[in-house]
Amino acid sequence: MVEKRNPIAVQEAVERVMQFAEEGIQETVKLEDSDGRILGEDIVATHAVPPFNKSPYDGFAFRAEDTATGSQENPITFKVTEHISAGKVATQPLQKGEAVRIMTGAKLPEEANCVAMFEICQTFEDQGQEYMSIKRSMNPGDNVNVKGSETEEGTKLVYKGTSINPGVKALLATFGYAYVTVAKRPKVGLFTTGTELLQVEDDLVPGKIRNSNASMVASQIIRAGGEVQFYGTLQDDFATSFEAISKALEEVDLMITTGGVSVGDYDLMPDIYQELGANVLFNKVAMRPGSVTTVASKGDKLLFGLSGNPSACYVGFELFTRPILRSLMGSKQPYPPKIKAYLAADFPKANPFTRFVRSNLYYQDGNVYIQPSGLDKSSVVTSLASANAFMMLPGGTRGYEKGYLIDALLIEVNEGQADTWTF
Ligand SMILES: Nc1nc2c(c(=O)[nH]1)N[C@H]1C(S)=C(S)[C@@H](COP(=O)(O)OP(=O)(O)OC[C@H]3O[C@@H](n4cnc5c(N)ncnc54)[C@H](O)[C@@H]3O)O[C@H]1N2
Ligand code: MOO
Ligand SMILES: [Mg+2]
Repeated sequence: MVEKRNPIAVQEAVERVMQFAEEGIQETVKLEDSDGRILGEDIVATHAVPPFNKSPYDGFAFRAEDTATGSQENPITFKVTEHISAGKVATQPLQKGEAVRIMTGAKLPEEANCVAMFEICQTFEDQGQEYMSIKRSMNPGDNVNVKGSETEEGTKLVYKGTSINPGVKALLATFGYAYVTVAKRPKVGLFTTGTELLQVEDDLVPGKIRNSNASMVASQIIRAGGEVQFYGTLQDDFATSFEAISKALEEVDLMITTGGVSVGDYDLMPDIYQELGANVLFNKVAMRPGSVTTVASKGDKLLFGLSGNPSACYVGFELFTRPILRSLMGSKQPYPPKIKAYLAADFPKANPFTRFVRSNLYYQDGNVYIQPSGLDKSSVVTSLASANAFMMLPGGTRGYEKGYLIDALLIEVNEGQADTWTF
């Protein structure tokens, strides 16, 4: 008699896994290697920005008071004492009636408090001396990027748990963070199982297929930010599989296996968990595909028994493995975001269980549409290439018509949502 498994709800399964979420281990990486990593420290402004009063234009800097009587009829003339390009500073104090020729980004002389753009100034030379005149008055502060006007020293600008994007990198560079504290990438062990599996370079022979899960799951791990440790393919043999998995488990933060979790004669994962003394969190989820997805814990480590069927394997990873991986990586928003999209084609299939349809989500005329990216079957591999989302169709529904607004889960983005999904 085949064992009877008790299906649990998807949300409950996700929550059981996420009870193992913990603060990831920190490490320091070079700024240039920090893309996509998650900050393990708050980023604080180590100085004011701008750090000095700065010219926003190419023009002349002087004391605004000197132009108090300036007008069309009464141009004010300044003696131009020096040229200041960006990166240079004034070499002498600015006296009344004097101006400096200044370029965008250069530091104003201490005594100057305004900048006039070249476009409103006339220049001339007299006996080898350079002069500038202006036919208007200026106010103190005109055209000055004042020290600290963007941010003051000590301001917290980005918080721990934020993903490092180009803008965050610009800030890190601005404030001298040549090295950044980030959460370590979890090391994810991966075994594929099945005597039927050939390697990618092998020719097909009767009864066998090439291993696609190894490449697919490795890529999913990388997309989520983890580090892949691929241990190869296990034949459907208990002793060698047990030995290999128990040894490898000691070297990784999480373990993934694909295949062998159902009730077949050569589905060995249930026995392997038992022999390991692992605690099975669940071995049946009320969903399609991936209903046989099994997760077990051994100490503080999780073992993900993903289905062998490619689509079920793919979905199992995104729903159960990815959020905990993101959370170990330091993310405070580890769940793929759920949004609403218009169904672009009828989906007549009834949904006795919550269904996650591999789908293509696209934008048209300012709206978001979604449609299946291929055959909706657990064993299908061809629907995954153009899948960038899952339709989430609740259990107990009878199918949907085109134009219906449905829930969709985005799987190509890493900045997710803070809370698990509700259905
Ligand atoms: N009597 C029952 N049979 C099955 C049940 C059930 O409840 N009762 N569940 C079905 C469901 S649902 C699924 S999903 C599959 C799950 O199978 P396993 O996780 O045990 O996986 P395998 O048996 O090892 O393989 C299934 C299928 O996937 C192919 N496969 C496996 N590994 C790979 C790989 N690395 N790359 C590509 N394809 C792979 C394998 O050849 C099989 O075709 O069980 C149903 N059966
Ligand atoms: O676990 Mo199976 O994928 O439901 O088809
Ligand atoms: Mg099987």
